[in-house]
Amino acid sequence: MATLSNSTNIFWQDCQIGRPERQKLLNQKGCVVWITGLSGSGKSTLACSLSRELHSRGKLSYVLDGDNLRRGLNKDLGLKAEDRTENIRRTGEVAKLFADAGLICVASLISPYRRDRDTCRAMLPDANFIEVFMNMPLELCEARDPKGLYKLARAGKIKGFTGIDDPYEPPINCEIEIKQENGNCPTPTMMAGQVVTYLENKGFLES
Ligand SMILES: Nc1ncnc2c1ncn2[C@@H]1O[C@H](COP(=O)(O)OS(=O)(=O)O)[C@@H](OP(=O)(O)O)[C@H]1O
Ligand SMILES: Nc1ncnc2c1ncn2[C@@H]1O[C@H](COP(=O)(O)OP(=O)(O)O)[C@@H](O)[C@H]1O
Repeated sequence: MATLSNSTNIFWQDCQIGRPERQKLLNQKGCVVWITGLSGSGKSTLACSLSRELHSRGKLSYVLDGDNLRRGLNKDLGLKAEDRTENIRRTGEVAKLFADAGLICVASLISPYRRDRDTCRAMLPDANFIEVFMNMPLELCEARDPKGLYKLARAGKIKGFTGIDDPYEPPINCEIEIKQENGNCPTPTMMAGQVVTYLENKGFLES
């Protein structure tokens, strides 16, 4: 792996057009909506539904989906703990750039370790990192199993699968929790609505 933080004699380069100007142009405030949860908990579904809802309101967002990033930027990384940490760090840095561009960046990754998520939070002013916890029971995720991965993990054909033989550390102080009500999962539109209401109340949908 490349050596990190190895640069010397490097100076920050500022431009006249900065984040405030971009935010004004877009009439919104840049931020990161970080969706974390088990495989099959609905992260990608929420990310897409949220992006669609924001688009319909004339707000610019961009989705960074773990699965998709692993085909390009993060294709050199696997699923062992140190690779997940690097996966999340890189994604956090990219999300930070998108937020600086003035976009509502929606990152959707399992991001199972609390410390890695907190590292991303620390990259941004605190209010600009909005952690969304998909608090869905393992049994539900496993019953969904859209990719058949839980089945393979239970059969011992995938080792270190989150929730089975690799840990998932739930957030302690997340901004938004999506959970079942009376045993029912909210619809994708309802889940997106919960996040949009938060963004609206915190002033992110105006400049
Ligand atoms: N061992 C193991 N554990 C968990 N998940 C696994 C594993 N192997 C492959 N997959 C598939 O990879 C997707 C996880 O990618 P992420 O980048 O979100 O993972 S992480 O944040 O780095 O932990 C994850 O995507 P989602 O199902 O969308 O969550 C899985 O489809
Ligand atoms: N709110 C929901 N209601 C019903 N089904 C859902 C909901 N959210 C996700 N699903 C379904 O659950 C499965 C896993 O969702 P997905 O978004 O791919 O999860 P993740 O990205 O966390 O792995 C998919 O088949 C999806 O259609």
